[in-house]
Formats: sequence, C-alpha cells, structure tokens
Amino acid sequence: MILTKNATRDEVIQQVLTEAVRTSEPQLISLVEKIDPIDPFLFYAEGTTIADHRTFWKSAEGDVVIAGVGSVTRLRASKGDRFTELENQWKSLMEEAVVYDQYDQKGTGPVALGGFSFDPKKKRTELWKNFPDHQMTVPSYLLTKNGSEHYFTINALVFPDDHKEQLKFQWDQDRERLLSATSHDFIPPEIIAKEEIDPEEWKQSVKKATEDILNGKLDKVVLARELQLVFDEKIDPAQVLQHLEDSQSNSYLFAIESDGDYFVGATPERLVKVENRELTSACLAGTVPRGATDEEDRLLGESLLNDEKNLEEHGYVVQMIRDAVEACSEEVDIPEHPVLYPLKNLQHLYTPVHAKLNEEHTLLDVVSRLHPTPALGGLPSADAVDYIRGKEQLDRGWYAGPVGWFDSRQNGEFAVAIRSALLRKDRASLFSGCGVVKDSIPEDEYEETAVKLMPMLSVLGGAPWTTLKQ
Ligand SMILES: C=C(O[C@@H]1C=C(C(=O)O)C=C[C@H]1O)C(=O)O
Ligand SMILES: [Mg+2]
Repeated sequence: MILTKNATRDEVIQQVLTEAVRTSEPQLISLVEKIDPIDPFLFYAEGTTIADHRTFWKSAEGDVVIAGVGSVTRLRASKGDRFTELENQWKSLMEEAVVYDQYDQKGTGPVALGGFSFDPKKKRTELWKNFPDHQMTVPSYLLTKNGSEHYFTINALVFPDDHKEQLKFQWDQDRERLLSATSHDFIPPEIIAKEEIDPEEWKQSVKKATEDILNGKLDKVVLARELQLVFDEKIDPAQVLQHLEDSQSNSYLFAIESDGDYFVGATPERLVKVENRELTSACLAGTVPRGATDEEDRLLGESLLNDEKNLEEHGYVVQMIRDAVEACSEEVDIPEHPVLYPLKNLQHLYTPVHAKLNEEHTLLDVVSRLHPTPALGGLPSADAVDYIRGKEQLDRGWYAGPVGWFDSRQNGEFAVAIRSALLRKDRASLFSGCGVVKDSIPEDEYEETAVKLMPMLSVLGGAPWTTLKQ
C-alpha cells in the first residue's frame, strides 16, 4: 500500500492515472477527508440514488458507524477456506492500493464490508438465491463515524482510459449529493400475510434434539425457525435501519445488499473485534424476557443468573471461545461468572473476552476459528453444524453468520447476524433460534424464539407478537 501524505490530492490522482496507463491495469485509489458531522442514516438512505449496492454497520457501543455506497471490488473465495482466501485477496489488493490520507483513522480508506453465510455446505433454497455464500465489498463511497469525528472516503478503480477532470467531476457530484442528504418522511408498509414454520413441527424438532443430546450425540445444538411476512408494498431498508436505531440499544445495526435483496438486523452479539491487536469477543447465551416492572425485571435477571439450564447453554459457549482465543492470543482474560446483558425485549447471560492477538494472526483468522460458536451452532461444533444441516427445516443463509468489516490497518469487527431479517421486495423473512440442551422444554424454547423475533417484528409493524399468534 502506498500512502501519499506529502503530495497533493490532485498529484495523487494524476500519479494513479499515469500508473494505470503504464501498466494497462486498473489501479485502486482511496482518498480520505475529514468532514463535518452528518447523519449516517441519511447518507445511507440517499445512497440509493447513486448505487444499488449499499452496506451499513454500527457498533453496539455506537462508537463506530460505517455506511458504504456502491462497490469498487468484491472479494470472493472460490476454493479452500473462505476466510483464508479472502485474507489473501485482501492482502494483494492492499499491496497495490494508493491511499491519500492525512488522518490514519480506523474504518477509513480501503475498507471491506459484508458477511458470510452460516454454513457454506448447506443446500441453498430459493430464499437466499440473491446472496452469494459470502460477500465483502469495498464501497465506492464511505462514511465513517469514529466517536464524534466523521470521515468521507472515495474508493475507485482508475482505468487507463479515464480522464482526471471527468473522475473528479463525478466524485464531486456524488459527494455533494451524499453529504447534503436531508430527511424525508417514511410511510411504513402494511403486513398483509404471515407464515411461519409449523410451530408444532418445530417443537417436535426441539424435543428430538433433547433426546439426541441425552443419548450422547452432542451437548448442545441451536435450532432456528423463520417467520415470513408479506407487505402491501416494497420494504425500504433505510426505514428499517432508522427504526432499529430508534428502538434497540446495546445492539449492532447492519444492512447488506445483494442483487436487490437486503439482509438487515440489530444483533447484540459480537463475534470478535480487533483494534491495535487488542482482541475482544463475547459469550452471549442464556435468555429470559425483560420484566413488566422493575421488580419483575430484577427477579427475572436474578433467576437467569442462577438457572442451571441457561448456565449450561452459556458454559459451552465460554468453553469453546476460550479454547479458540487461547490458540491465537496471549493475556486471555475471561471472568469466571457471566453478568446480565439487558436488551429491550430480552436479557442474556454475557461473559466478555479480552486478549492480545498474536502477531501472526489476523481478524479473519479469528473469525474462522470462532465461527460458529456454540451460541449459534452447538457443541461439539462440527457435530452440531452437521446436525443443523441435516435436521433444520430452515435455510439459514446469512442468518447467524459473521457480518462486519475490516480495514487495511488490521482493524475491524464482526458481529453474529441474529435478530435479523432478509428483505426481498415486499417480503420479509425473520429468523430466530435458541440453544437446545438436555433440559430444554420445547414450549419454552418456542416462546424464547418468539421474543427474539420481537426487535425485527416491531420495526416491521408486526408487534406485539401475541396479536400475530394463531
Ligand atoms: C440464536 C439466537 O440467539 C442466541 C441464543 C441464545 C439463547 O438460546 O439463549 C441467546 C443469545 C444468542 O446467542 C437468535 O437470536 O436467533
Ligand atoms: Mg436459550
């Protein structure tokens, strides 16, 4: 990667153009500037006037927001381990990239955003036909909010026959449009039909899983289900994102477009974050609803902290994440007991994980070691994934897969794509799962998944859940 801090922006563009002509190859350029604060949700909404492909990410702490418009290039693995292959492609892309950047901030310049399916070996259905197995794109235009500071990046492939003034004209025009976006009113579409995987059949599959667990086939397996909604018109992902922002706290927000469909969600679950080699992960499993009063809420939380079945679900996650993180880092710090992680509709058991990632490992390397954790797969991992592949009715697609971003500085973060929905024009598929262990009660697990559908269901106008129940 060539960082050009001393030349002017114009000189850098000229250099890249000259290089494109010399090599007869397109050259990747990245121009970073600091801008006045703007609303990332408006930037995202306006992005649709420039390109179909858009990506959105907001960290659970709210400290980092990245919104991408357009796509300069897409990383795509065709053989071997998808994470390793993407890593290699990213490295070679970055070797050639020319970056004009005075600020050196995480999540700016060349950044790849996107995600991965839960299980590349699962047979695909019509539902996910517009999503490839994985997709990490480098957006043409990027808004990055780092704390209170905002940055705008232009990424582009410069071709030998491009003209400098024409390029600059196009960039200026798009920049002006994106940075001066204003809000408009949304009219939410109405739900006209709903359909879910047969509840009784689903509960039967949970019962069968508890029997298989008691018979020693595995310790834990996460089973998921789908609720489909049909609307009277096309759903706008920008509107969904804005509503998630207004209604969910302590959650990562994401939206990823592929071939006209959008995968959107508000997930509380971090998979892994790496910043300056500081690794942070999270064990999140074990669930009760929030109480209607403070007192009820407190009692529910207390019962969760002491509930054997939920502690077992949680314990498997800690066990696996500890092993995976210890294998690639030092100074691993994991508290002995979980604490409560409160959300709008639910509270979870939560154990944070901190470590120092060893030099020879990368973020994607850790993603590959962690995914799927027993919070979404089960334990033993490989057996649980096989079990899900064979027994689950649902095509998970990207549900429960890693979604996130990384930059050229080895910084980035991935979350686990739960509390999510696939938007296909006037249809939405909402997904929700739960950790099944030997003491799981099918009816309770069904209720747990119903509450987990709430965040998406309520922004799509389908709450409260009870009115939708047949
Ligand atoms: C699988 C989901 O959530 C996971 C399962 C949990 C559980 O069973 O207690 C809790 C948090 C998540 O790790 C989901 O929301 O779809
Ligand atoms: Mg559970």
